[in-house]
Amino acid sequence: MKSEALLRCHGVVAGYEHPVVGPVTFELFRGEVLGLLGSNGAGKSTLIKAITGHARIFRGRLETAPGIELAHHRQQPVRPAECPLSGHDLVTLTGASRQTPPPQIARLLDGRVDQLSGGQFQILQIWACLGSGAEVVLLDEPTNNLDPATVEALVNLIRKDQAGRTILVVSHEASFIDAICSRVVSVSA
Ligand SMILES: Nc1ncnc2c1ncn2[C@@H]1O[C@H](COP(=O)(O)OP(=O)(O)OP(=O)(O)O)[C@@H](O)[C@H]1O
Repeated sequence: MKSEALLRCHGVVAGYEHPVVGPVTFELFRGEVLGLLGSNGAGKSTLIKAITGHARIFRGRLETAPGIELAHHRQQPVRPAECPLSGHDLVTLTGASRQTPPPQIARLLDGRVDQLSGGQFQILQIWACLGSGAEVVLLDEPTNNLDPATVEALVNLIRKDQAGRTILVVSHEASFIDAICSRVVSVSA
């Protein structure tokens, strides 16, 4: 039996003032990890932004299952400058504090978010999304700034601890996509 589609994208053409991507068609089923592949500038991030309402849909239809919550990890997440927000505060805000984080993330929680390295901030942001209660997690280039050991920890997190999560992921790292995705969809302008 086919599982429930949480997201349906039918011939979607999306962009800003003008269209930059599409038409794109796919369904994201509950419990699967689906990869979006495409060259630089193909419009992968724009498609993710169209899903979250931050880019315009010119044609086609985008449907999310009623009542579902989305968590979005941006390609370049904005970090609050000189703000005494701790890692604990951040994961509490997204609801991720209700789950036990893996050790690579647990050790980052006591520090201030504005004092983390680029890679430390990246993995903490990913955990803030993955550990939240959102039914669908959108990850845009999650391996940016991550060293190989942290990428491996992220693969394990998605395949083991967070198995069964519904994830739409954009990444240029073919080995990462191969390791976590059950299907991929190509995106082009
Ligand atoms: N806010 C914006 N306003 C107008 N055009 C934009 C905006 N953001 C991106 N674009 C344009 O939309 C096109 C697609 O960009 P997008 O970031 O979606 O591609 P991408 O596939 O995610 O690229 P990459 O793999 O390089 O991250 C590019 O030509 C880009 O210049």
